[in-house]
Amino acid sequence: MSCPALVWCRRKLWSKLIGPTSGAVGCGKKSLIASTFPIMQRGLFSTENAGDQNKREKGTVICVEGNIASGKTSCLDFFSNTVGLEVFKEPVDKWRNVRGHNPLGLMYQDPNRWGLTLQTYVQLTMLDIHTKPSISPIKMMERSIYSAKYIFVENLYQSGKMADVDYAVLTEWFEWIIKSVNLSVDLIVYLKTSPETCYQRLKNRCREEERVIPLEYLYAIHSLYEEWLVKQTSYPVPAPVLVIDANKDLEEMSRHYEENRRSILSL
Ligand SMILES: Nc1ncnc2c1ncn2[C@@H]1O[C@H](COP(=O)(O)OP(=O)(O)O)[C@@H](O)[C@H]1O
Ligand SMILES: O=c1ccn([C@H]2C[C@H](O)[C@@H](COP(=O)(O)O)O2)c(=O)[nH]1
Repeated sequence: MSCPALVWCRRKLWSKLIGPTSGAVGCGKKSLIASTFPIMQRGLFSTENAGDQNKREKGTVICVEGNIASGKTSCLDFFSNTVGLEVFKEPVDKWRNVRGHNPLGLMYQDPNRWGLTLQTYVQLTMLDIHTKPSISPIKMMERSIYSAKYIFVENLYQSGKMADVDYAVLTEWFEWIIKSVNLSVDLIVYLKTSPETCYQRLKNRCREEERVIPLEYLYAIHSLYEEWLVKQTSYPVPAPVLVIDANKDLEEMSRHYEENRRSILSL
């Protein structure tokens, strides 16, 4: 349900972000403005589809996906001061400290024992972010409940580090959540990097828990991402995918984000 105040607020933000609502926007795609506001009065026989309805009610949801240390947080930082856009970073701090416990660290030390613990908590915190109301027309999230399951849970399971019963319980939770809650996404921005690039960036970032990550782990995550988002042969893809070559240095990435702002923001 959209409350009138919220709709007014969105209109205001939109006009600040991209000018008057009658202007042409859209980059060849259906205009977000057109799909966000004028259809408010549509009746019973509306031709509005589920995607349009979602945008109208929840705004546009963009998930930035990619391997560990591929540059997702840096991408969110770049867009964070865009008017009309709110960023939601991955809650890694929570995964490192839940009531004094560090499930992320425990998982890297002993994935067989703690994989379920970490991924249960990741699933909960991602669900929280997906369902958090945003007053901005665009919500930009770092990863999603989908990659938590299709990449990280699958990797644990396929590499023999998660017991069948743990995998079954997580899968039951995941399937119940996605059929019961509206977690729709409008665009996935996939930052495609080589595992070697990520390995180098991960070493430079120096997150304590991740010291034990070998290059092979990044290869496994990379290939799951490629199968899911590029080849699209493994699991359902919840939204159109925009692939960005993210191997370039920070300066080049910023230039690319600036030049492709409209397509990245699904405008
Ligand atoms: N394009 C880039 N070139 C070089 N270093 C980068 C680039 N993007 C990010 N970094 C650095 O790599 C590390 C990981 O980046 P980050 O944005 O935290 O990745 P992620 O959120 O995907 O884990 C950080 O130290 C960051 O400053
Ligand atoms: O479902 C998940 C999501 C993330 N992780 C791990 C991978 C990294 O060590 C951290 C944070 O990821 P970044 O790519 O640096 O943002 O969390 C996981 O194990 N399971």
